[in-house]
Amino acid sequence: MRVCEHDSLRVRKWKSELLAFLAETKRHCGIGGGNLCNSETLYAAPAMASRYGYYLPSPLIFIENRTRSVYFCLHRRLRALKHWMKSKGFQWSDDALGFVETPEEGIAVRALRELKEGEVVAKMPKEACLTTKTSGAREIIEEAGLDGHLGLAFAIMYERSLAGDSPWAGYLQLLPDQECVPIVWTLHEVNHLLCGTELHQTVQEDKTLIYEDWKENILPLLDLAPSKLNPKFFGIEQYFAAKSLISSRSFEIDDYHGFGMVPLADLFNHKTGAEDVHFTAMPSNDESDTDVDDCNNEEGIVEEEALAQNSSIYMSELNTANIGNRIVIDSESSSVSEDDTSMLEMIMIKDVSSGTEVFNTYGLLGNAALLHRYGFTEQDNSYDIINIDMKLVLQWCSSMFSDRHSRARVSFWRRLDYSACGSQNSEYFEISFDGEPQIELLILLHIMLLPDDAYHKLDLSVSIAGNCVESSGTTLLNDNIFPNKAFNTSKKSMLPKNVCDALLSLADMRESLYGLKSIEEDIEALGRCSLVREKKLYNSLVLRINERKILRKLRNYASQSFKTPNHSSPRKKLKRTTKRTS
Ligand SMILES: C[S@@+](CC[C@H](N)C(=O)[O-])C[C@H]1O[C@@H](n2cnc3c(N)ncnc32)[C@H](O)[C@@H]1O
Repeated sequence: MRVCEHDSLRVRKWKSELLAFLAETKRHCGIGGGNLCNSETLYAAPAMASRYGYYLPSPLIFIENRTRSVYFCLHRRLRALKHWMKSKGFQWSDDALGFVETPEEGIAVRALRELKEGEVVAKMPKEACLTTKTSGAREIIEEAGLDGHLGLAFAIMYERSLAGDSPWAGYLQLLPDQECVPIVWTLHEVNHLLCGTELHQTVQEDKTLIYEDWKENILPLLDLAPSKLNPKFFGIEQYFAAKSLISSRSFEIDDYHGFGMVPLADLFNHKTGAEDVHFTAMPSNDESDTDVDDCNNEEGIVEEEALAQNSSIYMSELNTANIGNRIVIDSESSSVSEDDTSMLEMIMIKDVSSGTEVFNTYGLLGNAALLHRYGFTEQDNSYDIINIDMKLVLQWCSSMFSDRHSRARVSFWRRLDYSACGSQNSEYFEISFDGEPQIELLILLHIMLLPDDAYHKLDLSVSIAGNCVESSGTTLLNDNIFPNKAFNTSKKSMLPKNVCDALLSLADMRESLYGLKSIEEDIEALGRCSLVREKKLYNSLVLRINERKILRKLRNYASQSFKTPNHSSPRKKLKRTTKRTS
């Protein structure tokens, strides 16, 4: 029977029967039962009906069978994981933690009884974690000198290539092929969905660098060890997939193991600033007394920095990176037996009632960082920021002043020891979640807008002060640029009108990077979008909208901060809030 108009009504009816069925399954099978088939069955069944132009005689029988098979398939896979973990010496209590599938977050960990602060809810043997030291590929990795994440990506591909023969088979069978982070999106998706956002350039660069890494380091190994390595498992797609798993689920284990995949610990989902559980470790006996966190941190930073080329997103991730998927060595609250350095632990940091999800934290991260590393966003994320590139500021300058004027004022600003964030090649200014611009940007705009005579006077005073810029230059600057006593650096309030106008222009220029669609259109699109079926679109819209809301706040800030300078009021000295370190 072909699908006709009349049939589409049946598809709708089918869908509503499905929804009722799912609700019913949910009641019977608990949290996982109803939800797990949402994405697969609910949308697949009517689509299949339309595509193939027929209906199964009894949709409900079909759905029921399918739901059962999906449910039991996951159930079987979870059971296999638990069996594997028990055999490898993982410890957790079956009456304390349950694992369920949710359409939005994938697998989640729930409390099956009340959990108390300080309780160790899981222990993971370091030797059972998948690292460059434990993998069967260790020799190849060491001979080839594959460090850090590169080596771990190779280890994951290698163990995957062994399928059932891998000692991690029971773990790998439950891992997704890849995490839906932007590095695995197509270039078209990156350009289309991330255009204008803080992630756009970063992800473009990531993709190029990851490809180069693979070509330089992995590809040659396939020729060197053809008998040991099946190229099917070491291709560029497999490398991107492994990198996505590392970015979303690897942990820093210790100085000896470095980063690795930690089964069980990686089942906990994230909640910003409201986690219930912490991941902890003691340094292994093989290690020196060096601080584990610091050592590994350094290695991670080197690699991540290379990857992100000083991207602001990465810098903010790194700044908060001592929590999240990292080690918290907390000797007071930890009940790891003093000499048991071979185990990692998950410790409750607050009470959790029975039936609720148990969350870890991956750090205090804004949406750009969350999407970048983990492939999801949060609706109201107070760690969001937006950046205004120095290039954009210079573009605004050249629309207002001659090149000579702009160059002289920027170099004067630098001479006063001010700088933006990032490196010389990719400098940017942060706008906070509340829409407040970084003080260095305000000062640069002030200097840029100074009338020539005031500027020359100031330039002369600073030159006379010579090497004493640090002590007297700032005072001179304060006296000349901020004659308004109401200006308060901590509140950054009461700016001259021309600076406010400059901020408004910069907000418009930054906004134009998002393309022709307005924020209202984005909000409407988000309302129509399904997180489960259109994950990439959904998360990129949340990112765009929240960034644009910050620009809106910047505009409000600029409109409300305006005050006509009153040169007769007593002068207030500006105190520097940041200092260049290099
Ligand atoms: C360490 S794993 C957590 C376990 C994972 N849910 C699973 O199915 O195995 C990290 C991944 O879980 C998902 N995730 C974690 N927290 C989330 C959240 N708050 N919202 C949506 N997805 C989340 C993301 O896909 C992320 O990349």
